[in-house]
Amino acid sequence: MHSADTRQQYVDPLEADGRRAVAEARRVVVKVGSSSLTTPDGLIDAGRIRDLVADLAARRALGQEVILVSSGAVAAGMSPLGMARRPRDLAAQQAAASVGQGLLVAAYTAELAAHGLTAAQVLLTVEDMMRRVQHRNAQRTLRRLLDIGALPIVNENDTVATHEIRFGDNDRLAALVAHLMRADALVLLSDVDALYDGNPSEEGTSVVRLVRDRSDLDGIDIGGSGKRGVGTGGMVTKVDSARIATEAGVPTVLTSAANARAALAGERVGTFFAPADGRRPSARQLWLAHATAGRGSLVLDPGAVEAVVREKASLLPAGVVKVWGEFSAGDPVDLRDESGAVVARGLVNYDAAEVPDLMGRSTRWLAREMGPSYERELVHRDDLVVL
Ligand SMILES: Nc1ncnc2c1ncn2[C@@H]1O[C@H](COP(=O)(O)OP(=O)(O)O)[C@@H](O)[C@H]1O
Ligand SMILES: N[C@@H](CCC(=O)OP(=O)(O)O)C(=O)O
Repeated sequence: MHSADTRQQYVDPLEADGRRAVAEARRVVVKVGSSSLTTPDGLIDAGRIRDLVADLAARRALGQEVILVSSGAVAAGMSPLGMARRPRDLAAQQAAASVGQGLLVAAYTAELAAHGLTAAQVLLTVEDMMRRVQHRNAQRTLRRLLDIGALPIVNENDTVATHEIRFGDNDRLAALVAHLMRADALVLLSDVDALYDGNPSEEGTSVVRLVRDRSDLDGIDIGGSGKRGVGTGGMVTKVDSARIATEAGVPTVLTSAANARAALAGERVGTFFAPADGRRPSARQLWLAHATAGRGSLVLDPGAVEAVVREKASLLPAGVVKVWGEFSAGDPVDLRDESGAVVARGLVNYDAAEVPDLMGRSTRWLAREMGPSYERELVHRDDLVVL
């Protein structure tokens, strides 16, 4: 009896320390999904927003800085527009988002005001995470909002996002915001209380309490969005989000919105994802790996793959055998092996149109025949991330 009790109460020190870090965070990013914010008939769930805001206000009262990443614009716009289900085409989603975003922020503004807090809407795009200047701008604005005591409410800027270049879900955006703002913790709130080791609607699946690293996810059936069809990413993007955040050293908790208060207080609810040890990737590496899509591709010969992947070397023109896509110098491109698999992503130093003349040539030959400015790498190793 005694030993069973002891075993039940045993908490891995990694988790215990991590939970404490969440409770003591100076700055926390909280993400809430559409499925938690809307009623089954597609209206904003006022009670849920009231409860969530009360939970966030309680953290603010303890002196923590809070950034909320909230989905729900499309869902909130559906019913006023007479849409029975989430529209499939992008233009209709964008129309619903522009109707719903105002309603959503109005609801938060009113609830926060009741706690003496000011809401600040921040709409971001993938570009804001990808491009240096925008990245810095977003960071500066968010910092200033925190300094003046406002509570930023972030969402993807759905009305200007396009199919090729959008997150679609807010999970990964939340992780990038946590990294951008050097948050001490990320809390992902959904309609499910934890990550399960299989589809939670099926019998016999159980909660995964702790994810130490990627290997703890082996064999787990990580599925898409739940039954109501208002969420988009499902567990896949939440686990991605946790991976981005923990790679950046940010401890992450995944649980239901109903458990928000407990999760923020460091209680043992949901799934805890431990932050990775060691060298933190730079902001540039994280957004290259997770927030960018390649504008084109360079196909590498086996020697170049080896150099880039194993030796972390720069990519030289000599190792490139094929190029496709339309990109300009400075754009992100995918580096592929000859089977087509993406092995790395980097910022390219030449326009796509220039590459065919450079491929297969040594830098020495290029400098001699084409001028010294052609001696530079195709992709410099500082602008490159292995995937
Ligand atoms: N292994 C799993 N563990 C937990 N939930 C899972 C799993 N696989 C799929 N899901 C589904 O993911 C859903 C949450 O994702 P989603 O609907 O996109 O939520 P949100 O709107 O909060 O982002 C859950 O309702 C659940 O049905
Ligand atoms: N930006 C969109 C988010 C879409 C969405 O459903 O995201 P999520 O619920 O986080 O999977 C919105 O506000 O509707």
